[in-house]
Amino acid sequence: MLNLDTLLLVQVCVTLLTTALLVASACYTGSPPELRWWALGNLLVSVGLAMTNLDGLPVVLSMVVGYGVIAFGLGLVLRGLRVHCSDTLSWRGVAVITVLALLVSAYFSLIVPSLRARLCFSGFYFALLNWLCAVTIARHGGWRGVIISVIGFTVLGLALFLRGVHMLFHGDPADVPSSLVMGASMLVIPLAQVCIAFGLILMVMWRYAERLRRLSTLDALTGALNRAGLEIHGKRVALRAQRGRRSLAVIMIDVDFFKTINDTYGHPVGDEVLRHLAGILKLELRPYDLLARFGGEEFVLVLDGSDLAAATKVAERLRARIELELVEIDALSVRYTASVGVVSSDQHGYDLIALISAGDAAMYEAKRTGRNRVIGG
Ligand SMILES: Nc1nc2c(ncn2[C@@H]2O[C@H](COP(=O)(O)OP(=O)(O)OP(=O)(O)O)[C@@H](O)[C@H]2O)c(=O)[nH]1
Repeated sequence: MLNLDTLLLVQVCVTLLTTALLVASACYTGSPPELRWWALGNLLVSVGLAMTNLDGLPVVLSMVVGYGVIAFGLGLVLRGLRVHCSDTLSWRGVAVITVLALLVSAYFSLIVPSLRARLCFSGFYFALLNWLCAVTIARHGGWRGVIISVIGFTVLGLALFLRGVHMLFHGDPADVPSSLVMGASMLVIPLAQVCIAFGLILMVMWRYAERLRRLSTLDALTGALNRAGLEIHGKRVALRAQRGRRSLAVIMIDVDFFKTINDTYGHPVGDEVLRHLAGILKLELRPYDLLARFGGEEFVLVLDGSDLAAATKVAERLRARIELELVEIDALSVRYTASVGVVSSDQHGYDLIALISAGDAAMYEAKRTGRNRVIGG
């Protein structure tokens, strides 16, 4: 039969294994700070667990420092969760969690020694910390990984709580370690720990994948969508407009004489002009419109629910604003203009590629007829 020492060894091994898993996943996800806190916290919990159960250690080390180390580890896990949820748990919070465990276990180990009181306290206190972890991520919302972690923390908290309750009502504390509740909780706890580690890793992996997906569709210089992003999101906007029987307009905007700006002031100033233009265009966007950088100095706006007349008004307003604004870089002030082509689905249909190519033709017509103007096509 498995005795409690064996189960404890299993629990320590599982904690070490999940720590290794957390460290390994940190290597593949750009080592986000929360994973580091979780791995370190997990490792400390296993060290603390081993300390509290090792024979031969002085009481102050096993029963006082051991509980303090577990509490500190759980504080770090909680800190990692708060960081993940864009919240913060200050070091003072972690210190309070640790010092409270140290003080209470010192009191019940050295001043008024009571095995039952110490075991009750550790059961309830560590249950509370695990439930705090569960609440922290449950409040954050979402379900990918979150649900698994929440279940893990809740079950772990419940096992510890039941252990505390059992200690409270058990007649003889000396029999406690061999009781059924104790044995069952020693089996449930490692399972919950594995569940938590998988949930946490899934949460980080999912966020990392999201970040990569976002980065692969965004232009690094201006923050507008790139060609890939335009293809993915543009099709969706076009379909939505078509289904809703709304007009869809495309505005193509190209900076005039951009090569001259680069040649005169240098590429960094050219880059700043592009960022400035993207900033102006973003201001014009409604939540359901799209802005993409189509080429070097060419941008495209996709406006859902705008016909040619409405989009031409927007385009004219943008052109005038671009002409008026100054780009200030150090002591330099640069003025630039843009040529704009506007088309709508009422004339060209809802195929985004056809709309863009018609918009491009209108924009080149604006270039050909003198630049700094809007041409509808
Ligand atoms: N600074 C900077 N320049 C870029 C970037 N991408 C493309 N370019 C430059 O943009 C310039 C575009 O030049 P052209 O296609 O001749 O266009 P233009 O000078 O604006 O002339 P028109 O369009 O006819 O008014 C080229 O010199 C490219 O090297 C970029 O990301 N940053």
